[in-house]
Amino acid sequence: MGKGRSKHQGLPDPIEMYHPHLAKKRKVDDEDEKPSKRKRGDKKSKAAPVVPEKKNGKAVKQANGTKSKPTATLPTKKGAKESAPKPKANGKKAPPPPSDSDEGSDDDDMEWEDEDDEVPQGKLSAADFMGSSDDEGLDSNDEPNLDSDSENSVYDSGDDEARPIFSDDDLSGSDAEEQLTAANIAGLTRKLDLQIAQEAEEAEAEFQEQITTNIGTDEVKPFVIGAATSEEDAAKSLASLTPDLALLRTRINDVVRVLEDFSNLCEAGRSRTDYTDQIISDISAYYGYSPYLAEKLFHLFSPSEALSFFEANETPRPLVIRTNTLKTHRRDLAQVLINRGVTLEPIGKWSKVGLQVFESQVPLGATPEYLAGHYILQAASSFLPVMALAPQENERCLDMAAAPGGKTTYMAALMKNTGCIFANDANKNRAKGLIGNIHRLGVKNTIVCNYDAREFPKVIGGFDRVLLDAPCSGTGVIAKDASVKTNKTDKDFLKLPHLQKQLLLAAIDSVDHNSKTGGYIVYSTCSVTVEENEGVVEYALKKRPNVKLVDTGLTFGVEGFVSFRGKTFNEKMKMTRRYYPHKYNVDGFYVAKFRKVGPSPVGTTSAVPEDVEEVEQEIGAMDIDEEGNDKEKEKKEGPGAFDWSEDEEDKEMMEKSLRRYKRRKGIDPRADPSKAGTKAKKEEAPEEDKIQKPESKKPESKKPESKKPESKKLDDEGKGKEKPAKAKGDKKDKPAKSKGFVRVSKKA
Ligand SMILES: C[S@@+](CC[C@H](N)C(=O)[O-])C[C@H]1O[C@@H](n2cnc3c(N)ncnc32)[C@H](O)[C@@H]1O
Repeated sequence: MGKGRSKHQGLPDPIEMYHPHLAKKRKVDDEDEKPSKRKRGDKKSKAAPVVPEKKNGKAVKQANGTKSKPTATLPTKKGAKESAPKPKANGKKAPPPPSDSDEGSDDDDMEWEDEDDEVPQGKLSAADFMGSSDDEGLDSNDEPNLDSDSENSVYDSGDDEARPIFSDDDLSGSDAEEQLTAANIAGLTRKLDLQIAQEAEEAEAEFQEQITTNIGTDEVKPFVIGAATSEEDAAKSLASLTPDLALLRTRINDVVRVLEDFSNLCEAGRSRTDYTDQIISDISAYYGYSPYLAEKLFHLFSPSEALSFFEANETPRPLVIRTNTLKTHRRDLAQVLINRGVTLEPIGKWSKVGLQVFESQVPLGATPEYLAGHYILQAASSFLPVMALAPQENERCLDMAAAPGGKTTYMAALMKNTGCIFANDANKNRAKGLIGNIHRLGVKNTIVCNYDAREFPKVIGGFDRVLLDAPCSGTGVIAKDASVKTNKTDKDFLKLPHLQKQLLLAAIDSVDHNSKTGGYIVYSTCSVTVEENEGVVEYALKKRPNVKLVDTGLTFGVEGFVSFRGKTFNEKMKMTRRYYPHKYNVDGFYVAKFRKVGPSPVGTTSAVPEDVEEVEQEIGAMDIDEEGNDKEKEKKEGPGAFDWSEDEEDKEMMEKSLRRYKRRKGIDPRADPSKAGTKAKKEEAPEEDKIQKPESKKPESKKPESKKPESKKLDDEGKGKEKPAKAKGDKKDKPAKSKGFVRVSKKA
């Protein structure tokens, strides 16, 4: 979507593409805060602002950022210097990004349409200012690996047919809107002149740089593999410890060229693997990734696209706020914020509630409007899962992993505070933040609970829609949390998918397939790895043939993988959507939408009843050697086999976990499985058989008689008058833990 950004920025910038002058202006600001090249573990990488405020009312930094580049040319490896093409002066230029799609946006004009035309409750009043101040900073943006929030409900996912999410209705053309736009333009034009001059200078510098290198001259074969380096030289180079960033960058560019035109450009006797190993090692050194993660991420893309991806992770994504339509309209909010010195724009036609902030004279996390809950700071990609879920008014929905509540509160806004949302999070502290946001944003249809979500639907089931925004490795939000570059290991990519699979099964089992309006499950992560996305979805499709993938309704996004490194997935996987920072200038994200078409297998009242920690212990106990290879798997598939948690492996882990769980509960694990912990056995029965059983036998919870808010069924202590812990149809089931619900708001 969107047009390409200026080549100096190196990345497409779809969100602000609607007004090229704004994008250009932003570039000028970027120059002011251009960071030096980040290296592995560099704290600078954490600089992405959550609330980009400065103290004492100083200007807020721009949300979108800076292009990092090597800061120093250090002593180079002698041999490598000889073998590599003449290095660029500072190696700062990224390769041109792949052109981005125009999906989902028309760039003509700003769209100031609000999500709905109803007058929201509550204009700003004294009471509005009483929002909990500890809400600030609880938005997902400040949570490493975690994202927040949501999007609007123009899309009705009541049927599988994809409808446009984004309305075509456009500008009203009112004077007020024109003034609004004019106010922004005035604020931006000043810097445009500066930028033009600066760009001219940069163009000249770039030209000079080009003519001193052979980059772009296809006739010259890059000589990039360090064979010419003698062992002695190599030792000397190692001793110097500090890599020559310019050299690395040059070699990365050269290897990309070779890999993309291998037959013409490869050196004699060098294999593709030699080049691939070289570039992964260089990327790891240059951008500061562990070699393990650099390799994992590199293989998701073509070489040049991979480079764009790594480069995009060096710059923060745009700062976006979501209008809380429970309290205000986007147009009104924009006007108020502009009056306060905020320069902003609608994020595009694909959302009627998002505003991209370019700069601000006030701290956005402490304005009266913020405190009154008129908006929430929320990454644009976090809108997407809620858009895909498209919760309807009066439905009963579950947000399984909800803290700090960006998506929950968006769901509530789409549902216009009707129906009921169960917002669950296993982490009590984070659940407090969730409650804070719910209060601040005036959400009144939500019940907060604190369970391990794998206990659903044993806690309660029969939902019209379930959102599982799963805990994940955060490989999509590296720009926000650079620690991901080095702190994720092979074990993380075993245990996280394992947890995600369990959670997804629980999500599916918690949905009422007979829902008149819904029957949908949305699975999302802020990770781009295949194990955490397509791998998890594939597992769920196999384990639960009573669900099918459906169109997300999202009009942009890259199709999910139907095959990856020798593994083939369900062909419907292309209906799932991937989002990348280099392509859409949003956090990396993944969204899959399922429709439940039949009851879940008998006995599936919880996916696996053990604690997260136990899963980690289980996985820790797996037969993994020091290099992280699963020895059993290697025996079967040979060394280096792609690492998939296959069904057998999962089953074994689940059974082990179940045995531990039973022991902990004082149940003999060898006792009659029909009395306790029947799941492991039942999982072994053919799924088809199980779903054919008459519905009377299945333990799916009954749908509530009417779609009354569930809160009515809870007493003031949050205990269910009608036990919320009842599993579908299983009257013996009790809440697995005494954590219970927290009633955070009474129905108005
Ligand atoms: C990606 S974050 C959720 C962000 C949230 N959806 C939002 O938009 O603000 C993942 C959440 O999952 C929670 N979590 C991790 N394991 C869980 C489990 N087993 N059950 C429920 N929640 C869990 C974490 O505490 C974390 O808050």
